[in-house]
Amino acid sequence: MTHTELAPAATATSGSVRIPRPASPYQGDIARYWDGEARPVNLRLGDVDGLYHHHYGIGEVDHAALGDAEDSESEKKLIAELHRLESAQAEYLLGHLGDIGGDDTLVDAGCGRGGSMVMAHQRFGCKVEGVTLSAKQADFANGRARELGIQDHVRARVCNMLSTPFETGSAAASWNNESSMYVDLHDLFAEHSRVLEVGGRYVTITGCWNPRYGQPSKWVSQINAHFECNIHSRREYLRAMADNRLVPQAVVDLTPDTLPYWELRATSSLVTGIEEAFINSYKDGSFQYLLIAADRV
Ligand SMILES: C[S@@+](CC[C@H](N)C(=O)[O-])C[C@H]1O[C@@H](n2cnc3c(N)ncnc32)[C@H](O)[C@@H]1O
Ligand SMILES: CC(C)=CCC/C(C)=C/COP(=O)(O)OP(=O)(O)O
Ligand SMILES: [Mg+2]
Repeated sequence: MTHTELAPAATATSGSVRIPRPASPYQGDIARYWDGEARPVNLRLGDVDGLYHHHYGIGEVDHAALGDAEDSESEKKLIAELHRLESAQAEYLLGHLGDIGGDDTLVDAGCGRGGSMVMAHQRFGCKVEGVTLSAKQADFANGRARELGIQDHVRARVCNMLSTPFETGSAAASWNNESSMYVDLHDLFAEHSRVLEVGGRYVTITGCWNPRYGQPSKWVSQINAHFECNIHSRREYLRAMADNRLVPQAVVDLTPDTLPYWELRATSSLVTGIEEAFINSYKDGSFQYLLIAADRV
């Protein structure tokens, strides 16, 4: 099936969202991937409190919150703990957005099912605009916003993050939470730089390969194949930011903070098979989990 056959018109509709034609065959693949995604490790964690994430966790495991082998609630407790660590990751990202007021607008580039957007609105009271390639995800995120009565403030749309409809200089802050490995970084940061006001803040949490290791390891290649993504190097992030008026204000290596999440997840019934690649690549130094917060100058 060709790209054109997939999306014959410039736009189509699904639920509440308009679907523009994918900008490339690859973006069509990614849209299909996320439209079809329904892994229990994501849905059952989201069911804990209605915040649905597609990113990983950070922080120490609270062993007291976990049940022992005889505890009939142990699986439920483990799921709640993994979810707590994923929400802690999003809070950590939001904590780097700076001083955000209720009148500000934030942009979530690659917003998934919208968990981070809801958290951002709850924290700052501001508007949050999200974009995803997946109509299913955008519908889901908008459905959650309606259920929470915050649809005037939190909105997801189907849109390419490299070419957004947002006005130049209109966002006080923007972010990518584990979504920058699907795009060219120069194109991505050019668009964030355009949308951000001067003095605005850009934040990413991402997995990147470590130039000190040499080249992407077999584990990194396995992660790329698993998710159909293209993990960039740390060097590429910093270079592409520098080329687009984004000046790093904080670079935090979160690798030691995410390992407990992975080691706990590897013991759960919700494993997906990718746990070993994350654990091994973090341990052999070929892969790093980074937060980069940058000022738009
Ligand atoms: C791993 S999920 C992360 C979702 C969300 N940031 C979170 O933390 O839950 C990756 C997201 O990136 C989005 N994405 C990938 N390439 C994109 C593009 N070119 N434009 C918009 N969204 C994109 C996918 O649709 C998906 O929602
Ligand atoms: C850090 C890196 C390289 C991330 C790649 C992007 C990605 C797929 C993130 C998690 O999504 P998910 O929550 O849907 O994945 P899973 O089903 O494994 O929990
Ligand atoms: Mg997940």
